Amino acid sequence: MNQQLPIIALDFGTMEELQAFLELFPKGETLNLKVGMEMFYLNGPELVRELVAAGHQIFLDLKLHDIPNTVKRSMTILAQLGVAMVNVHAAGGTPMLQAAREGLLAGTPAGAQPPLLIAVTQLTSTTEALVAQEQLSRVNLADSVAHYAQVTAEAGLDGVVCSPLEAGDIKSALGREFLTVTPGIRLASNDVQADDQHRIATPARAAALGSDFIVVGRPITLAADPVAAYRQISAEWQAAKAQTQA
Ligand SMILES: O=C(O)c1cc(=O)[nH]c(=O)n1[C@@H]1O[C@H](COP(=O)(O)O)[C@@H](O)[C@H]1O
Repeated sequence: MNQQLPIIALDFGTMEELQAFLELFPKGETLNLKVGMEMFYLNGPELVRELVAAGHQIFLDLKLHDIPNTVKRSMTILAQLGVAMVNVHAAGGTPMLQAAREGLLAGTPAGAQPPLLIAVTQLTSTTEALVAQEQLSRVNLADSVAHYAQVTAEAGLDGVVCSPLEAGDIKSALGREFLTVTPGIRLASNDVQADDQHRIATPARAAALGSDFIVVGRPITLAADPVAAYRQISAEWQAAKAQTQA
C-alpha cells in the first residue's frame, strides 16, 4: 500500500453513492480505499473484488474480534480477496491475533504477498472516561494503547490502528518498521467537526508524530468538492512526511 496517499474511508450507505464518489476521480487513478463494515455488509466480497480489479489498494476494515478458530477461518477466506491490509481488535488476545496471522498465511494464494495485518488498540472514538469507567482499566488511555501495541507486536502482526497522538510513542517503543495506521484525521479548518472522533489531529501533525498511514473519511466524502479535499489532504500529508524524512 502506498504510504504517500491517504486511505479514503468509503463509508457510504448505498452503492449509488459509492459509484458517484469514485466517478469524481480521473479514470485510472490508483487510490488507497478502505472498505469498512457498512460497504462490506451492503455488497461484500463482490465490491472488494471490483475495486481490486480496478487497480485500487484496499484496506478491508472488518475489525475481527471472535474466538481464534473463527477468526483464523475467516481470515483464510478474506486473504483470497487480494486486499492489501486487514484488521482485528487487539482486545481479542494473543491466541486470536496469532490465529488471524495463520489464517491469512493459509489463505494467501501462492506467490502473492499476504495482506498487512493490523490490530485496533483503542478506537479513536474512545475517551479516557470510557477506558476508566466501562473497561475498568487500571491504566490510562495512552498506556492502554501502548500495551495493546506491545501485545500486537509480540504476536507478530505488522502494526496497529491508533490515534495519531499515540503514534510517536508506539514507534519509539516498537521500532520504525512497526506500522501505525491512524484515523481521527481532521483538517485545521474542520477541527471543530470532530464528529464521533475524540483523539484527532491534522494530516501534518499525524505525519510529524510518526504515523505511517492516515485514514480519512468524512473530511473527504462529505466535502463540497471531495476530490479537492483529497488533494489538499494528500498535499499536506506528503509535505509533512517529506519534512520528517529530511
Ligand atoms: O479501523 C479503523 O479504520 C478505525 C479505527 C478507529 O479507531 N477509528 C476509526 O475511525 N476507524 C475508521 O476510520 C474511519 C474514520 O472516518 P472519519 O471519521 O469519517 O474520517 C471510519 O471508517 C472508522 O470506521
